[in-house]
Amino acid sequence: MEKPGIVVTGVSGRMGQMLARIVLASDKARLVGVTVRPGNPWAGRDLGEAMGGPAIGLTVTDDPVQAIASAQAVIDFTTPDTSVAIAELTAQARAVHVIGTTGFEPAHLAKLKAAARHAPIIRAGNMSLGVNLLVGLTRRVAAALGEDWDIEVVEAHHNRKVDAPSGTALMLGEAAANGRGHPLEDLRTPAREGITGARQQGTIGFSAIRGGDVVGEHDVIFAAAGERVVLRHLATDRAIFARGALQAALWGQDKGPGEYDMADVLGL
Ligand SMILES: NC(=O)C1=CN([C@@H]2O[C@H](COP(=O)(O)OP(=O)(O)OC[C@H]3O[C@@H](n4cnc5c(N)ncnc54)[C@H](OP(=O)(O)O)[C@@H]3O)[C@@H](O)[C@H]2O)C=CC1
Ligand SMILES: O=C(O)C1=N[C@H](C(=O)O)C[C@H](O)C1
Repeated sequence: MEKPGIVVTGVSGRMGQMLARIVLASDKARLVGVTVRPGNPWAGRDLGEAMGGPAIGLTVTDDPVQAIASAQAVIDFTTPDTSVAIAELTAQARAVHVIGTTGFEPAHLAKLKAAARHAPIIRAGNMSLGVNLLVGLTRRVAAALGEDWDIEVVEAHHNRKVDAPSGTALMLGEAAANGRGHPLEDLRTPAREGITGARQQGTIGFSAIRGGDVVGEHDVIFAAAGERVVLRHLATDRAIFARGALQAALWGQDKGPGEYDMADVLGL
């Protein structure tokens, strides 16, 4: 069977470049297209040269329609608006859409749900094995500990990150809330500033640190009188996200339309 052809969107970005390298190095997939935002200086250039190496014979395009038409999967770590637009194209092409983008609003998510009626969408705020294992652990610990254990999610990222809390923090918060038998919206407390009053028991708080080149760090803190349990994931290399995304693209090849996540891909 021919190796699936993969398109990477937003290839000039931090994750776009990492994804291109991981797909090019894979013996299970072919990199058949790479896109950038219209107006990006990489458009029309050879990908290898744009990334600072020798030419590889693949031209960067700002035309996602043409790139996606012949692809079996699209790996997309861009922006919420871009991912929604790409989902309409993958739905038409019946291609697997792997979405790592974070920062979606409910209106975006409704559009992704509609697109998933036509082709598989695999979306996760974090595609690493470690974080997806931590999600399960968080659910179990939250279920085991009573409401006298306060739950706080603390995350740190590089100074270019545009959304907060991170997608990963929201996955972990959702898992903690689910462990306590609630959706996250029921328990999430707004960001604190000023005279907030004392902490309301049973709520889940989020704190975000932004600085330097931190790839991604997440703590789920369970704090009670006299003791704390801290579950931690430290990412030091973006390759962990790119490898997970490629695994998802390959896993999705024989799946029908619908919405999936990394727990489905990893069998967790
Ligand atoms: N799920 C996961 O495991 C992970 C998720 N992420 C998420 O992935 C996203 C990207 O992160 P990161 O790579 O650090 O961000 P970057 O800003 O480095 O990359 C985003 C890229 O998307 C491009 N882009 C914007 N609009 C379009 C468009 N219309 N068509 C094509 N490309 C477009 C940008 O181009 P330009 O610069 O020209 O605007 C940029 O190159 C974020 O939401 C982040 O949170 C990150 C790591 C892991
Ligand atoms: O923007 C990033 O860099 C990252 N984003 C994801 C998130 O929002 O959780 C995943 C990872 O932490 C890196």
